[in-house]
Amino acid sequence: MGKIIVLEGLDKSGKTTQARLLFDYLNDKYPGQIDLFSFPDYSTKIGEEIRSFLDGKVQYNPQTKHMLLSANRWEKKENILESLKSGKTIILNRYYQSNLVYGLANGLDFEWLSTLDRGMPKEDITIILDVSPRVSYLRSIANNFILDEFEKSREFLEKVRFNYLELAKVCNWNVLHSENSSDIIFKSILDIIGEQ
Ligand SMILES: Nc1ncnc2c1ncn2[C@@H]1O[C@H](COP(=O)(O)OP(=O)(O)OP(=O)(O)O)[C@@H](O)[C@H]1O
Ligand SMILES: Cc1cn([C@H]2C[C@H](O)[C@@H](COP(=O)(O)O)O2)c(=O)[nH]c1=O
Repeated sequence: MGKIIVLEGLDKSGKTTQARLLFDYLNDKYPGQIDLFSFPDYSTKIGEEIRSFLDGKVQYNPQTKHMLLSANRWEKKENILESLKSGKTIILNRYYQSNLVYGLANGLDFEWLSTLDRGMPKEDITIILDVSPRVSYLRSIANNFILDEFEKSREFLEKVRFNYLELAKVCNWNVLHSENSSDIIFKSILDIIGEQ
């Protein structure tokens, strides 16, 4: 394989669930040939800072927030390149696409946001797991999740969803209706990546 597959979508759209299912499926089929990265990566210093502002513990302006979110990818660039060099397929649970759609919803400029990730490895396939903000919210409360700064406002999530759907039209992103069961969504993902 040797591809970069990006799973994107609103908070609680099922990215982590599907990334895990996909990792297990592909790793069974191609043992040791698959890597999974999730962004934000909260394990680094920059990741800890991101966690702090998402939890409302520190305040930054939108530019600083989105630069930190991008820097958190840059610090993983060598790891991603290493995987690619060894011919592995990489699954990314969020990537620069999140910064575009959330950044736009935070009032930032598209070109400015795009520049932040210019030079990072390019993806082969992007799949947007599309759910409504209502479903995102219902899944959060059903699981007693604490809503972070970007999840608190339904109006904000409406903007983010709009941005995903609009950019999908011009950026060749696949949009998958993702309010079905996990099994159905997973089968559609396998179809999109040609692994059925
Ligand atoms: N298809 C589905 N139907 C119903 N519930 C789901 C589905 N997929 C995932 N969930 C549930 O929704 C919650 C969020 O799922 P998950 O962590 O996979 O989403 P996410 O997009 O990675 O979220 P976040 O962006 O907040 O990290 C979990 O409790 C999960 O079990
Ligand atoms: C990678 C990335 C993320 N975001 C936003 C999207 C979410 O609201 C949070 C991360 O929360 P999660 O529950 O860990 O998915 O951050 C962003 O705006 N820009 C990015 O690059």
